[in-house]
Amino acid sequence: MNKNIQDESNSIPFQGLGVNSPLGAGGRREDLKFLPISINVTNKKILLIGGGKVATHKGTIMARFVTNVTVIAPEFTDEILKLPYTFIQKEYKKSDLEGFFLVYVCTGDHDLNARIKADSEELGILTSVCDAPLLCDFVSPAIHKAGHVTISVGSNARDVYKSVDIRNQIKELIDNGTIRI
Ligand SMILES: C[C@@]1(CC(=O)O)C2=NC(=C\c3[nH]c(c(CCC(=O)O)c3CC(=O)O)Cc3[nH]c(c(CC(=O)O)c3CCC(=O)O)/C=C3\N/C(=C\2)[C@@H](CCC(=O)O)[C@]3(C)CC(=O)O)/[C@H]1CCC(=O)O
Ligand SMILES: NC(=O)c1ccc[n+]([C@@H]2O[C@H](COP(=O)([O-])OP(=O)(O)OC[C@H]3O[C@@H](n4cnc5c(N)ncnc54)[C@H](O)[C@@H]3O)[C@@H](O)[C@H]2O)c1
Repeated sequence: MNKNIQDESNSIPFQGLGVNSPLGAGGRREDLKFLPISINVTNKKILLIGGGKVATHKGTIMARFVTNVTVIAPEFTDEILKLPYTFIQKEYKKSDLEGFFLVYVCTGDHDLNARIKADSEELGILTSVCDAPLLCDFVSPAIHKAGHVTISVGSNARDVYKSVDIRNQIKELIDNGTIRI
């Protein structure tokens, strides 16, 4: 048998990086692995749960790329309501997740955020949790966008301030003509 083809009887069942996985349950941040990819969201629905400071910040960055976003929260900032999204004023419930391709969990309630991640994992939806890197299926990098070119800087969810600082240095090099795009 080709050595790359696993005998099904010996194969390890797939485990996502979720609340039920070894890393999700008390794993270490330095053991996380993230693959940098650009994900195709054309005609796909994105859900943002929460309408506070962090949701506003995530939503504002996302608006440079997409508009097919639904936001669910009991309360919204004035600023988020200016984004070209669909807003539903309500508390989260599991059925809200149905039909979404990506979910950003940004409520201010740590336990609720983890519960939403458990729900979305049951439905197989890729989910980012703003206050729990160990529960994230994906994280957002620091971005510089220039037309169709996007420069993304990530730190494997280790140090967001470093990602932002390096992105800012790259932006400066672009602005002063050292890097041409
Ligand atoms: C780059 C950026 C992209 C974006 O968000 O789109 C991004 N965070 C940004 C801003 C920002 N984040 C924080 C503040 C301070 C707010 C304050 O001080 O009040 C600010 C500044 C601000 O808000 O202005 C604090 C913070 N962030 C995380 C936690 C939780 C934790 O680490 O445990 C806490 C602590 C909360 C606490 O302790 O309470 C977690 C994550 N933040 C990430 C990305 C992912 C790692 C990316 C990487 O690999 O490096 C990750 C892991 C998950 C994720 O969110 O995807 C965006 C900059 C956008 C830009 O400038 O363009
Ligand atoms: N990832 C990041 O970049 C980052 C940056 C800063 C802070 N954080 C973390 O993000 C979390 C959120 O912070 P914030 O400043 O946005 O809080 P916030 O209080 O401004 O907003 C909380 C939002 O959650 C909504 N909400 C509450 N209960 C809900 C429910 N049952 N269903 C749906 N929505 C509900 C509220 O209506 C509100 O819109 C904090 O825990 C903080 O640690 C993350």
